[in-house]
Amino acid sequence: MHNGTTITQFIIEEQRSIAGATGDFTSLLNDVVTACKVLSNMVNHGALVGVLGSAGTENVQGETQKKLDVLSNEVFIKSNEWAGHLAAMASEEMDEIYPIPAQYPRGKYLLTFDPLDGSSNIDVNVSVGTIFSILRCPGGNEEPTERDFLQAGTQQVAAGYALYGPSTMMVLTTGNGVNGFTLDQNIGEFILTHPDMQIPADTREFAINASNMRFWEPPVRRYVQECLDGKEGPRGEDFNMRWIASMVAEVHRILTRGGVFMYPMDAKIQAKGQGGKLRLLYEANPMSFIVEQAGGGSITGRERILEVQPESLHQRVPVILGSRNEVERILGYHKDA
Ligand SMILES: O=P(O)(O)OC[C@H]1O[C@](O)(COP(=O)(O)O)[C@@H](O)[C@@H]1O
Ligand SMILES: [Mg+2]
Ligand SMILES: [Mg+2]
Repeated sequence: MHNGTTITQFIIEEQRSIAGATGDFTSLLNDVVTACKVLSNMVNHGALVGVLGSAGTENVQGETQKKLDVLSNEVFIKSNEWAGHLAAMASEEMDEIYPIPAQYPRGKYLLTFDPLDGSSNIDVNVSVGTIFSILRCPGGNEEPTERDFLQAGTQQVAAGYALYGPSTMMVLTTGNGVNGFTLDQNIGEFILTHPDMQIPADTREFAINASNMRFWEPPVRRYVQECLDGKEGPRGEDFNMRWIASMVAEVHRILTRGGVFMYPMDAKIQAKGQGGKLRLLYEANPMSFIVEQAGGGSITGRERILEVQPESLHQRVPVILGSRNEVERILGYHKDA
């Protein structure tokens, strides 16, 4: 598929190869793409359209919501509830699932999303994004329930993210490799610019919030210390460090040049009775599907994230993902420990 292909053409082409494809999936993805274009425009205009700052409300995670967390959630709901492809949606910003209202037809898919990822960076004009995942609704025509969403990541039909950075990009997988598209603001279309993205198996770059170091478990402390020891240490090579505090931007860097991203379990998170920092359905599962499709690895420290059986809508998990050989090394350190 040559560059210059629009994301719509790309999706349709892919669907043509699937026997029995009805076009529902293509049309659903196009509604998600439209929502991300609206958000790109909103984020780009920032203070000019009054979308910076706090909304003064709290979400189910106990976090203070930014105005853009709330607005982006509304944009996603409005763009996807009407077309008849979905049975229900679930969002990081909504306590309960959102069954498609009775005035609209219902469909066979479920959509989960983190409408605005990297919220702490909105007001300081650093890259943020949107993360989404598509599942089949197991309940058929029955009233959708929270239980319908509790599917392991291996069940995802598609996953993607939009990155609102110096340019707006969308990265997508339908289980057939990973492709990146750049928004051409002049024609308002995402164009294929990064076909078949592959994560290098090796890397000398790691990303972790080092301010949590004293709370880390021994395997993560060992791994990071060895990276910091560089040439003088057991790894015999120097490592570089990055931390953007927007998971979308970290994963995009890793898809582009390799690296390992860690938001591991730590004593501070444990003390709050949480299973991790990042959300399984809205962040960990879609990003793990993309990373694995690009040849990388994604674990909790102890197991493959895509095989974790979800128990609740807003469940959190430890996330360690990126260049395969480093992820396997970190898994080994956990086994040793
Ligand atoms: O503030 P910290 O500890 O650096 O955490 C940053 C992490 O939190 C997140 O911002 C959480 O996502 P949200 O912004 O969607 O809540 C991730 O994008 C990022 O990787
Ligand atoms: Mg997020
Ligand atoms: Mg968010």
